[in-house]
Amino acid sequence: MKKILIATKNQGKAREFCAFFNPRGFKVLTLNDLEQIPQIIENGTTFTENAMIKAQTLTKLLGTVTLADDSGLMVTALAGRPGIYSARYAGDHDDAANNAKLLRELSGVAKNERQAVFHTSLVVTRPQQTPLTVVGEVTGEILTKARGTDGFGYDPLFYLPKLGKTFAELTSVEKNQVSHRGKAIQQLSQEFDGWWQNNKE
Ligand SMILES: O=P(O)(O)OP(=O)(O)OP(=O)(O)OC[C@H]1O[C@@H](n2cnc3c(O)ncnc32)[C@H](O)[C@@H]1O
Ligand SMILES: [Mg+2]
Repeated sequence: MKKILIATKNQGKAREFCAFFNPRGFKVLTLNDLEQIPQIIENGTTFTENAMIKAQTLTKLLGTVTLADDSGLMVTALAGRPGIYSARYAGDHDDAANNAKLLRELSGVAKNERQAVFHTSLVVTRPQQTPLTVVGEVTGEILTKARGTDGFGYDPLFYLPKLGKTFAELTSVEKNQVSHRGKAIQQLSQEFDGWWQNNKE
């Protein structure tokens, strides 16, 4: 069976990729399935650079087909922060602490100035092949209080005015239809099969 390693420890992300790769006959593995997880220094300056570093490091080290996702939230009133530092915004990789810090930093900011963009860069690598890169973005607003219990990360604070809901109030299917990652995956679905067949091995 074909296998793809999703270069993540984040189960929320991994779930969103299974729906894409399982129907294509891929077994999906994540970093949680490896006995030893290599340390990868994500020292790029953009989401795409960081995703490229993660995917290429693992393909070189393990010879696996690998997909890396680097995502984050860019808040206009915070000059684009937390951006590429979204996972460690509050110091540790802790969703509750990150959300609390976001609310603190935006306290007193008016509703019409709470715009934010969620970004995802995906890079897929395979030995001896040019990497495939796709991106996706969605614009929304940061609420003043969390709403909803589904999803992960910043989902309870990220509100979509056109749906009247936060990402955490959507089912995973609904979220995939409108989210940054969902849009990147739609782009991937246009490019992946051709890229896969083009392998020179
Ligand atoms: O192992 P990796 O893949 O690096 O997982 P991560 O959780 O560290 O992920 P990122 O480096 O891409 O950091 C993104 C941050 O943004 C959050 N995030 C990413 N996608 C999200 C989504 O769809 N909804 C809510 N929060 C999201 C996530 O929880 C992190 O805090
Ligand atoms: Mg990370």
